[in-house]
Amino acid sequence: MSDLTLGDYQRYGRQLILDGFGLPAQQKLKNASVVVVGAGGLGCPALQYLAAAGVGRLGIVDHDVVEVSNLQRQVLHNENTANMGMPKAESAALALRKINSTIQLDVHTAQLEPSNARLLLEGYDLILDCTDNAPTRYLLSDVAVALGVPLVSGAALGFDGQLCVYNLGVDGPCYRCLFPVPPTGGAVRSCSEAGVLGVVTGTIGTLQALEAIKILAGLHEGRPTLLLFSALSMPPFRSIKLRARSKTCAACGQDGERKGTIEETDYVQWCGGATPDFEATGLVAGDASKRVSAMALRDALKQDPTQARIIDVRPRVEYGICSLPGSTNVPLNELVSSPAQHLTGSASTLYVVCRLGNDSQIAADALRSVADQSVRILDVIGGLRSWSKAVDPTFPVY
Ligand SMILES: Nc1ncnc2c1ncn2[C@@H]1O[C@H](COP(=O)(O)OP(=O)(O)OP(=O)(O)O)[C@@H](O)[C@H]1O
Repeated sequence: MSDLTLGDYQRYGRQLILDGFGLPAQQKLKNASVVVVGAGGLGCPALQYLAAAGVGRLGIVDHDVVEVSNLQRQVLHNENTANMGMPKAESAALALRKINSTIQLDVHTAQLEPSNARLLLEGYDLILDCTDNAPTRYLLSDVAVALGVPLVSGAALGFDGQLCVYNLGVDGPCYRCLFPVPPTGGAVRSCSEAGVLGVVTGTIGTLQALEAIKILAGLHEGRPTLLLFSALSMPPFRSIKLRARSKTCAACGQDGERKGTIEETDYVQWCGGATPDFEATGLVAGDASKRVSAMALRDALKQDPTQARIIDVRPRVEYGICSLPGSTNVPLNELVSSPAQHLTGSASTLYVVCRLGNDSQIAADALRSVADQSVRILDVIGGLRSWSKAVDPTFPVY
């Protein structure tokens, strides 16, 4: 017996008449619950379609607030919520209520951590991983295994994306079956470092919603597959058939050896620690003799610009967006492959900058390894982001 209202028939009519979907699938969606972790580039389109399709209960988990730089791809947020610095979970809920006021929304402005993960995620039929970092991916996978629910996982960076449903059915692999150990530090870049096209996150997030709807409506074929998307290729999709659950997987394998409970696991440390986020405080992290604040660079340039040479190690495309006057662009990979070649000039101090202050440390170390005592090599803490905050507010932030 259907509990669809007259309004539901009208609202969902275009999918109700689909052969193979019909009333039974709509009824399943209405009774279903999905929790979406991350209301960013992937989460926004996913939530939008899940709400529009009539999934009865949607949980939204995100600890972050909306910023203007999110609007290029995080399509549920808007200029008002960005200017207010509204929590993303609330901003997303605000938009979703306008799309579909008949569904239940659970808003959680919280960071998913080992201590709260079970509490936040249990009771839902399915989890969507719309986050952007390895510790949360492993945590989500472990919790999905523990709760016995499918995990629809998406990822997007640059022009590329990935989609996979983990823990599906009785023997679907989990994230750890595919990636038993996390990638090492330098191999992982975020959207804020590497950039991303909004349509790419839109495509993957939409596909996450599609997979979720198929699973909930009983239309999923159940074959574990990793889908790879490359926006600059035609056709842009490739798929890889995955093996069933690994027997030796530490999380889901029958012979696997789990070390400690989820609550006891330090996922951040296991994934190589958090990326330092140096701000424009002038505080020196690490070896003070090797690093300077943006303000110190400004003072040095004022004092004697002939004694300060600036090497900017950002990619050429970023250098083309904005740069410090008098700086030279040597992208990090070029500099690291032949550092001696870039130790030219008569300045006594060489300042190395990048966007956020991470790549410049690698570049400065490479230069020091081949330099003699006549030149001091310093990297600028917080990079050009700090320059913009602490020295020149008219310098573009991107
Ligand atoms: N452990 C977590 N708990 C809750 N939300 C998380 C967690 N990890 C990541 N997220 C959220 O996942 C979303 C990822 O989306 P996305 O990368 O598009 O956004 P962003 O972090 O704002 O982007 P940018 O890198 O440009 O600042 C973010 O909103 C982030 O706050």
